[in-house]
Amino acid sequence: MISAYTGTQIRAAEQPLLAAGMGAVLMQRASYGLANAVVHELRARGRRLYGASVAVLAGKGNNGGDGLFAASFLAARGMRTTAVLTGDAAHPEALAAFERAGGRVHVLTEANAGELAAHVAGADVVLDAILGTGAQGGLRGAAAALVSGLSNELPGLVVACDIPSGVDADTGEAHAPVLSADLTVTFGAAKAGLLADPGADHAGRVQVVPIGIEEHLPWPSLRRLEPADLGRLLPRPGRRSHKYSRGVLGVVAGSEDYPGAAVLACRGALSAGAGMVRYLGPPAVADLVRQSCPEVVCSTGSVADNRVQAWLVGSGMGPGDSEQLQRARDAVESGLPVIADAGALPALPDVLAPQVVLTPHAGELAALLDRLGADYDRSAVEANTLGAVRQAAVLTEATVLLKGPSTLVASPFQDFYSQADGTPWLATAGSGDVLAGIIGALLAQVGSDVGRFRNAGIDPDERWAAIAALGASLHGRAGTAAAEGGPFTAGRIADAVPAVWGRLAG
Ligand SMILES: NC(=O)C1=CN([C@@H]2O[C@H](COP(=O)(O)OP(=O)(O)OC[C@H]3O[C@@H](n4cnc5c(N)ncnc54)[C@H](OP(=O)(O)O)[C@@H]3O)[C@@H](O)[C@H]2O)[C@@H](O)CC1
Ligand SMILES: Nc1ncnc2c1ncn2[C@@H]1O[C@H](COP(=O)(O)OP(=O)(O)O)[C@@H](O)[C@H]1O
Ligand SMILES: [K+]
Repeated sequence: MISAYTGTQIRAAEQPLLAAGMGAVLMQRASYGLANAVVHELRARGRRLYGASVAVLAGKGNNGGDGLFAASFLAARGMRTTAVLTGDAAHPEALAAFERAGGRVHVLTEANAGELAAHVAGADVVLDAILGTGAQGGLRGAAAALVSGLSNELPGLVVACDIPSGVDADTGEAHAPVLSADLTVTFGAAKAGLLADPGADHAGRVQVVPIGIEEHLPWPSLRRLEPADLGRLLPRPGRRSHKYSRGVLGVVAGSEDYPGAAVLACRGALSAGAGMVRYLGPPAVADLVRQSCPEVVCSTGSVADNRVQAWLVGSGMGPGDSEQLQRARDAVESGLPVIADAGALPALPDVLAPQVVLTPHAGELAALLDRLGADYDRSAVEANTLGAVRQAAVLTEATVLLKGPSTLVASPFQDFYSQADGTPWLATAGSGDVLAGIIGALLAQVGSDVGRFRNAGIDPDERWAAIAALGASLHGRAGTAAAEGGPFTAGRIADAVPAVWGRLAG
């Protein structure tokens, strides 16, 4: 499990060590780790170290100090180093070390920003050490002009020191201009803002350098399930299992306008281990489901007549589908775990419960928040995904999963997960229906298995968020497997799930 923290949490964890006079030691560990990460990355790219040029953009605080010390280590490996000081001062010891190591220093002004941008753009390595966890807002003045003058497609390797300058370490909000990094080397532990969009868009690959604060870290503000966690959480049938004990999912999805959503949701559920899938919906849609997935048991009955362990509601349903929407409300009222997608989102009561998992994309989340009186539109959700998903979970008291390049999950108790295991090829019609089916199948199988979560270090009350994150990860990994570097259609995601599951659980 990757644990991520707010900037404030990290700074609090540093305090006992700073109080013990270890500030300089922490900075040495951080900057040495940063320099080593640059060396490894250059080698991995087949690039020569000796004679390569490094430009460090150094702010006036400790983040700039890390960058200058790191550049001094790189100078000792034979790299040519230049510093652009973006503030009215620089970390004194780090600047002295940088100069001792032979580095050239430029002081940035409004007048020379363009010229220095051209110089920086030609460097083999650009270290962004302008702002770290002490930042208030984004880059200002000449530093903003310098970064605006740099293309986001620099030929050299761009490495962010701790966090890309201008990205909020707590939320992932990005205050333009931000220099997008290929690699972010972050100190002590991952910052939440590196794992939530748009921060994650700018961070590139994230590498954590331990600096000795680990034992002082509190409960993480956000987590990411990794393969070992997924393997532990995925269920395996026992010798005496039967289809009912493995978990039955009821699916209320699709409409005469969107019958395919029902098929894709069922395919997702079947691929993700449900013992049985029962479909409820209009006869024409049920016929299509029967033809496409003969394993599914279809009926036109009511929610109350069908014994299941969890419900999936809403994929491919519209505001006019009154009978289906009534079934969706009945499923929520049953108190069973429910995944509520797409057309169900506007039709459910405002206040729900943790075992109800809502799966909006950014537009649907904006509409949901708007209905609940919070002032969001789609672009506001995209600018602060973590804040938006947090607020939706608070207002609805449900578990909320926001789909996107990084999928975020918030529990109403303020536990957060971020999964980014997919590929942009997943942005294909019907992909969300398959995700709903996968999460539904997982809810049916492990929703009542409290011990499984406790053993994996997850508070059982927070298991709904973990199940949603597990489903998002399976879906992302299946998409990545299906892509093979090229496009695929949504059904192929479902086809890829069993092998991905097998590798994780094996
Ligand atoms: N603590 C430790 O022991 C360790 C810390 N470590 C490192 O320290 C980093 C945190 O360092 P930090 O606290 O000095 O803050 P930092 O992010 O460099 O920036 C604040 C400075 O910038 C200024 N400033 C603020 N906002 C601004 C803006 N929008 N635009 C322009 N300027 C702005 C502000 O000045 P002010 O505006 O207040 O005059 C202040 O001087 C952390 O990310 C990690 O890299 C590691 O070495 C491990 C050990
Ligand atoms: N750029 C991307 N990178 C990775 N995953 C993505 C990207 N865009 C979308 N996805 C994933 O694809 C799925 C799309 O779901 P959704 O928007 O509901 O699609 P649809 O309504 O067409 O089924 C989500 O799981 C989302 O996380
Ligand atoms: K930085």
